[in-house]
Amino acid sequence: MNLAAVEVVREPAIGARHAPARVALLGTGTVGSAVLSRLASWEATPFERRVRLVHVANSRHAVSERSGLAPAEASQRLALAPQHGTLEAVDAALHGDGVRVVIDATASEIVAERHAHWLAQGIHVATACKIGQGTSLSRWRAIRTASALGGAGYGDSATVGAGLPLLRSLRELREGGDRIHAIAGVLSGSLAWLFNHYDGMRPFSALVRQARDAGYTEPDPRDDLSGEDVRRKLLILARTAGVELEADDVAVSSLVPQALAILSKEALDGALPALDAPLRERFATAYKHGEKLRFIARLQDGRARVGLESLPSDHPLAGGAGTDNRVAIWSDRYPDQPLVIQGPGAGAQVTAAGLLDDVLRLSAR
Ligand SMILES: NC(=O)C1=CN([C@@H]2O[C@H](COP(=O)(O)OP(=O)(O)OC[C@H]3O[C@@H](n4cnc5c(N)ncnc54)[C@H](OP(=O)(O)O)[C@@H]3O)[C@@H](O)[C@H]2O)C=CC1
Ligand SMILES: N[C@@H](CC=O)C(=O)O
Repeated sequence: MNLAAVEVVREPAIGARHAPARVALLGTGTVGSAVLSRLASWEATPFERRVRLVHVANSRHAVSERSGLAPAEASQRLALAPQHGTLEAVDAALHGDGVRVVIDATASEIVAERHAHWLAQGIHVATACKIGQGTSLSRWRAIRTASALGGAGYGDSATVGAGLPLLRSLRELREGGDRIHAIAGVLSGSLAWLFNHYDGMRPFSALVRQARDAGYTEPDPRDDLSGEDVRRKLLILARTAGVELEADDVAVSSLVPQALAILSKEALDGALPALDAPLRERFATAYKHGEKLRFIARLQDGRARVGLESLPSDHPLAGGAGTDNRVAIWSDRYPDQPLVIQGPGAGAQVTAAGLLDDVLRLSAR
């Protein structure tokens, strides 16, 4: 094979036929840092020419550079930046023509509230944050309306399954005329990891700390343990499947005792052992029956619920390992044997890859 000829053919396919998309990254925590690392790893590859990072911000600082920021240096530049970040600064950094993308790697309500504004200006949004599409139905609709108005796309692959082809598959099924009957599965990577590792011996609270330190949990792990993160994901899946539920339509069974729910985030760590006794008891009951604990989301006949279930060991939703999400979809096309999608559902690397896949897709529109 003539490798030189292959290079010549390949280059334009992923190279920059157009000006690079100008990108603003919000959030430099677990996921945002992995986005920067992945962008840095594109140096001297054709992908580099597809994206120009022009703005980076966290909740404390912001830095903008119209000619582009080197991803490998962005964190250092940010730490030294005197400028306090504002969302107006994002608009200013992206002002002008060409393809523009905001990457939301925060868990911020005020950033999510701004998604519709950017879309209406023709700025694409790629988000890991579920607050935009997974909370009130009015905000979900506002995002859709703004996207149509501004002709801008909304990249949400990282919001459910951390980049697994879940939302994409649902959309493709529906575009092909399929109707979704039901969805059931494990939607939380951190809860999957916790119940794949919990054996009733080590305190559950110690595993929660480990999952948090590995970057699997939300910034506040109670958002996972309470089922709120799974509620948001189920709402996004349901709405994508054509079932426009309100947040309250999902029955949520929380694992967080009241004593833990009322604490500040700062006081949480020391109080985590409050989780241990109730979970040890639930584990013991499941174990006695030869069953496994799994945190399951279900949607059927317009009814939705999320909570801990004790499943037979050979139940299809009891499988998987690590942070695996495992989602079964029943539809006209798959009425008996569901379509099952499984894979890692949390973690900085997969989430950053999902976000940047969306950025590339959006910028090629
Ligand atoms: N961790 C995972 O496996 C996955 C996470 N996600 C989602 O990714 C998002 C980020 O998660 P993660 O990285 O773990 O969270 P982190 O807490 O590690 O990082 C959040 C970042 O957002 C920044 N931030 C907060 N408010 C603002 C603001 N107004 N403007 C700019 N930046 C802001 C924070 O700033 P500062 O540094 O100053 O605090 C921080 O850098 C969440 O929405 C989460 O649900 C989705 C899929 C998987
Ligand atoms: N905290 C979330 C991260 C991905 O969305 C999870 O545990 O799944």
